[in-house]
Amino acid sequence: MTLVKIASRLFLSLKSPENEEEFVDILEERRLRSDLGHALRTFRPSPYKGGPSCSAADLPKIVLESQHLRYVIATETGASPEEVREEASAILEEMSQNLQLGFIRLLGYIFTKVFKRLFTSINVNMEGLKALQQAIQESPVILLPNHRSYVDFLVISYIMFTYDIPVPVIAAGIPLAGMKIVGAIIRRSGAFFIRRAIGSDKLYWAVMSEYVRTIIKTGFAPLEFYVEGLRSRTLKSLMPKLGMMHMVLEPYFKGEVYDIQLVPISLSYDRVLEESLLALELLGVPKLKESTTGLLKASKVLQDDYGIMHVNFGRPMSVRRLCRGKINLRQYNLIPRDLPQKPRAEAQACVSWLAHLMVRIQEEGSLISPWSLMACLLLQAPTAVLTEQGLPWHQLTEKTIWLRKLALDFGARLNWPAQVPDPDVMSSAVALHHSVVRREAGRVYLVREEEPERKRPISPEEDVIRSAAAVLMMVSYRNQSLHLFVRPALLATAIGVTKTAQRDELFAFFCFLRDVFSNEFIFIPGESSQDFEEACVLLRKCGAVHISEQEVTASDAGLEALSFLQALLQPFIDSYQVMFRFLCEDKVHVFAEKQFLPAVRNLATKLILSGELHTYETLSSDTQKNVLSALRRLETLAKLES
Ligand SMILES: CCCCCCCCCCCCCCCC(=O)SCCNC(=O)CCNC(=O)[C@H](O)C(C)(C)COP(=O)(O)OP(=O)(O)OC[C@H]1O[C@@H](n2cnc3c(N)ncnc32)[C@H](O)[C@@H]1OP(=O)(O)O
Ligand SMILES: O=C(CO)COP(=O)(O)O
Repeated sequence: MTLVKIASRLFLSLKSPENEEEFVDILEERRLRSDLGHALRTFRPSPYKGGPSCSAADLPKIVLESQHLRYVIATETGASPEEVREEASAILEEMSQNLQLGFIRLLGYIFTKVFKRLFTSINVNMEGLKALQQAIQESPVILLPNHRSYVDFLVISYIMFTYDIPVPVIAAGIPLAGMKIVGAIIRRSGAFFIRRAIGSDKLYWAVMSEYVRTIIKTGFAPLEFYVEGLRSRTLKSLMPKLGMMHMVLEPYFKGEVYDIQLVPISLSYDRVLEESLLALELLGVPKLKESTTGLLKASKVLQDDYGIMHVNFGRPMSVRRLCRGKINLRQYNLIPRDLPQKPRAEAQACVSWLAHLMVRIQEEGSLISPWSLMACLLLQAPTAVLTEQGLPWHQLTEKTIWLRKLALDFGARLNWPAQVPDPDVMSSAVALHHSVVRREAGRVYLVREEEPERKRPISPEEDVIRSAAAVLMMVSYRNQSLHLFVRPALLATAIGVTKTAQRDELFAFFCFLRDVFSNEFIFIPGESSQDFEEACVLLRKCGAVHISEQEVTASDAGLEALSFLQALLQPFIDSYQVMFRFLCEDKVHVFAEKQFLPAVRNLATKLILSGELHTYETLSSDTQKNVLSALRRLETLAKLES
């Protein structure tokens, strides 16, 4: 793609405040009218083909009688067909949803109360919602939200119910089914339960894919699933999982439906309910098992304020159009539709491309808060904010205003209220995040959790982990805007490290970094040139570089932007280097992942205590796992079967 094309693509996607889509606060009306009236409202959605051709109870029967499952049952070895059929039937019983409007109304009533308590507003883009309403009448629709909180799926169903749109069925991890009473309620609210790792269980793949296929073919309801596979503990997008994505596309690949519409949804939180739990999990504290008692205990979160939430419904995207030229559908005619097939390489590549594209669109649709920009800057002064020194408030606010301009130059969708004076916007961001920072005597400090009374003094190692918990919470808010800066940051780093202006040399180094960090940030496979061009255009737009046919030269006026961007990537570079050093120095040849994580954590703690390492992100299990995945992808490490 040429520079001109990239520039016009970016220009088109940059939205000025005037043509920014209108968001409507769906809680406003709820604060004025009766909650019960909302729950009992007439619900008249316009579904696909005028209504589903079967009930929730029919679905498992249709699946069990399908040619596909009959074939799998007949050919499964090691047990009699009756036994296999019984097993398939048990899987379906465990999996099936039983969507009922009465339960949606019940939850609608409860969540109106909960949401009004938690959030100042829940802002939804009405144009996106209208487009969804239309798409649902025309094709099977797949909803693809990003996953940051347990609130995600509640709020989406709530919006659909409020706006008379058919309520979705949702793929949920099986542990949720085990919650007393709650499991049964969410099953009746549209959740169908899937195992988190299926591996090579052929019968399970067959039952699950046939169940999903039947929902799509019969137009039972829109189908929602979380392509990232779990809540991102870092608030950064996760590499998409491909199993479910392949299943939902298969009816189109096999010609069973004319088209399917994919709807990426971006949920952006000012403040995430689970913020401290997620940070602790990253430091190795085990996740609390999903349970009803746990849920009740967590009700203390209701006492706090979580600011504004934005839900951006992306425009429905036709799979038919997206896949044109990407996959040869004739191949599917050569094999009977009902024979089970492991996805072929071409299909896998197409599914992977689409899944990455959806995550990128989720990123582009998300709104960046002033607090996220402030977190980027606070983390670039870790020593000041972690010690009594603190960061001067005026320095933070001046730099944040500068960063807002850079973010807007890069096309950010900012959630920065125009009608409120800038200092007030930043002050209220700090007040909202009282669990992370405190402003005192004109300076800003990181808040470390109060230590419970203890008999012995805290050890230096424990103190590092305490600081790390606070830093990782702040890191997650910085991460909400990383997708905006990452491409120019890779180029800024390439310029800083190589000290060359030669475009081809910079491109080679850019690709190297992009490759190493492909598990850390979302890059669409095969689009490294587009990413490089985008980085060039953005750096030129903010005046950081001059660009000619052969050269990319840093400009004096752009040093501030280049050094900010380089500093943004530095914690990742430092963390990866510590782990590479661990693997090389210790001559570790074979190790278990379970040993690797604590061993790296120990090394990083020592380095932090000795002053050699300044980034607490090295302690995060997410970064550690990403390094292992990257090294496996680059074939530097291999996973041995245990
Ligand atoms: C008004 C108010 C209303 C309120 C109303 C409330 C509503 C209340 C609802 C609650 C709702 C909760 C919602 C929670 C939200 C979550 O719980 S999110 C967590 C659950 N969801 C997901 O995980 C979805 C995304 N995950 C996936 O797509 C994963 O791929 C799967 C399907 C789980 C499988 O994972 P996996 O076993 O790790 O498999 P994966 O790595 O994809 O592939 C493994 C192998 O199988 C192969 N394979 C792939 N496809 C196939 C195939 N079809 N056949 C055979 N082999 C295959 C792969 O090629 C791969 O082979 P290798 O490459 O290893 O050789
Ligand atoms: O995704 C889930 C339900 O939202 C549960 O899984 P995690 O707790 O791993 O995010």
